[in-house]
Amino acid sequence: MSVYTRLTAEDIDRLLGDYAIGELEYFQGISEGITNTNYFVDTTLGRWVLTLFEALEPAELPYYLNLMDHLAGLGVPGAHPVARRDGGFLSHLAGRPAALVYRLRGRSLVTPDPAHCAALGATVAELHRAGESFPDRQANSRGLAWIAATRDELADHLAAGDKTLLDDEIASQQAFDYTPLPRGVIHADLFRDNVLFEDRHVSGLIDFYYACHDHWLFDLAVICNDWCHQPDGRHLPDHWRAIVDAYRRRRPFTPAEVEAWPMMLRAAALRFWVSRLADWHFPQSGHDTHQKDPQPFADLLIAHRNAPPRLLN
Ligand SMILES: Nc1ncnc2c1ncn2[C@@H]1O[C@H](COP(=O)(O)OP(=O)(O)O)[C@@H](O)[C@H]1O
Ligand SMILES: N[C@@H](CCOP(=O)(O)O)C(=O)O
Repeated sequence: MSVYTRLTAEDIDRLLGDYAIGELEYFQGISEGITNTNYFVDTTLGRWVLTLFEALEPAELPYYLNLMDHLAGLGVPGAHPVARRDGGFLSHLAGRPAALVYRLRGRSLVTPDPAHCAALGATVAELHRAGESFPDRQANSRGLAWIAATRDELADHLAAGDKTLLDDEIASQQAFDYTPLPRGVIHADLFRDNVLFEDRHVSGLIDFYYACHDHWLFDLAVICNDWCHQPDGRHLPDHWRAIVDAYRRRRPFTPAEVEAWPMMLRAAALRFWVSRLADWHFPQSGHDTHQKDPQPFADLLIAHRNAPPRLLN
């Protein structure tokens, strides 16, 4: 988990009364994840995942749950919310907003190969295309304004070199003109642990709770940083080529995207460096929580400022 909120069988029984998905057979906290509390829940009628939202407010949740429902309806493999008996997706449990989604088959991969990457590239293009008919628009909650505000909160905790790098990168990002780039629905957190595979097929994308309306290219930069770099920072060109070739067959890049690519890679590294720094210095309290090391993203940011991998070969 992170499991921040502990539940009893009675809590879950009470919740299940609002759904037509059978009786509780088994439940277990999930140790992966950072922000929310998640439980696997098996009932007499199927397998589900229960999320208790630890940071999002109830008013923020319909965007995500409706988006997940929209994408699933258009065939994008992903977490699909379960409707309550009253038709809504949002519940409340243990003082938290909560939702049940269908449990997807498959598992996430630590070391995907280029065939997995090709499957991912195709799925992300489908996600971006399917998002075009989603009517709601939501700004990126982890955009530059959030990064700049978080920088101020972190200032006293940072070494001088990190502070200089952070300030310089924020200024460079603020000065760059991203307006010519196409935008739409993005997932915004497509790390390896948010993509489940069965064999070499994507069985589902999960964790849509940073999804927003922003540059499509940002999703690809997040993916390139996580899927196509070794732990020591070395680029994996075959992995990247597989993702890009599958993606651009379904949505070709614009010249502005090709030009903006080095800055977008930096933007994606910056975003996760800062969020990991914030999780590190201001941890949420919980029973079984984990944090991710910020340093690899500082290193990656420096590498991209010196010699970013190309979008196209
Ligand atoms: N719909 C789902 N089907 C199967 N497993 C899921 C599903 N949603 C979440 N999980 C499991 O729960 C873990 C944590 O979920 P995640 O959404 O990443 O949590 P967090 O929001 O805290 O990051 C995932 O790594 C995965 O193992
Ligand atoms: N993928 C991010 C973590 C985002 O938080 P989560 O709660 O969605 O797991 C990272 O690796 O830093």
